[in-house]
Amino acid sequence: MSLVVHEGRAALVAATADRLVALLAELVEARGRATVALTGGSVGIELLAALVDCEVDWSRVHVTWSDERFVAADSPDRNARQAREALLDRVPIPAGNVHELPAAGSASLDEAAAAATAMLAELGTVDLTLLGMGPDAHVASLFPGLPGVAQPGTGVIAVRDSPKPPPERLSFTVGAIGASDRVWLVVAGADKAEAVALARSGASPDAAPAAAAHGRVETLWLLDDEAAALLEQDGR
Ligand SMILES: O=C(O)[C@H](O)[C@@H](O)[C@H](O)[C@H](O)COP(=O)(O)O
Repeated sequence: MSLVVHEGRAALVAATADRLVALLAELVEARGRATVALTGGSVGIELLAALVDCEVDWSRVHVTWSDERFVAADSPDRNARQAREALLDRVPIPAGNVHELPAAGSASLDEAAAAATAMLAELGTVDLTLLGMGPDAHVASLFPGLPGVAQPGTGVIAVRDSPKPPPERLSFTVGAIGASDRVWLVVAGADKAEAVALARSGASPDAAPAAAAHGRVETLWLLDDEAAALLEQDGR
């Protein structure tokens, strides 16, 4: 479990964008394709906005989401809409490479979770899952004390009663996150410092879902100095 700390949120976002561009180039060169699960949250969206002018072969990049708010397709709360506005509508990514989780409207939350699970299975290995983390140590829409964090499988689950609005969501399971080759947790701000320390201290996933987020080949915490403030220097 590696850790990189940057001085300030802007530096974290810029350096993570550079790291992501380099990874995408490496994956496209090696395999002709890269698959990334994006995250919602303000840091995740700032990261996407930072990619707009970067050199990426978008025709080779596929994206999906590690979680989604179960709201109408055009709702401003929707992670996919925010990602489209920040990045996807501004770069030449083919529509067929954007694998959104279902929106509310045509199907129930449980049907949407089943459809998203099938879509994820068809997509194949996710090279990188990006995650933000809440001050309660939630990742994707896996919240402390809710049943989602203990749900088995490598698919997408229905989440009800999310303490962060909106209450209905779709989320990767812990197993789906763990089936990704790489997991990057991108976290900024003093309000996250306690949760970062808790998640990295071996807390139970029920108390700190972020503690259960591990990639198959890489788990990388990318923090600003405020989010890292409560870590022991040798824990860095
Ligand atoms: O749907 C969501 O709300 C996000 O996916 C969520 O998990 C987010 O990533 C964290 O809450 C961090 O959010 P910030 O980057 O805004 O702190």
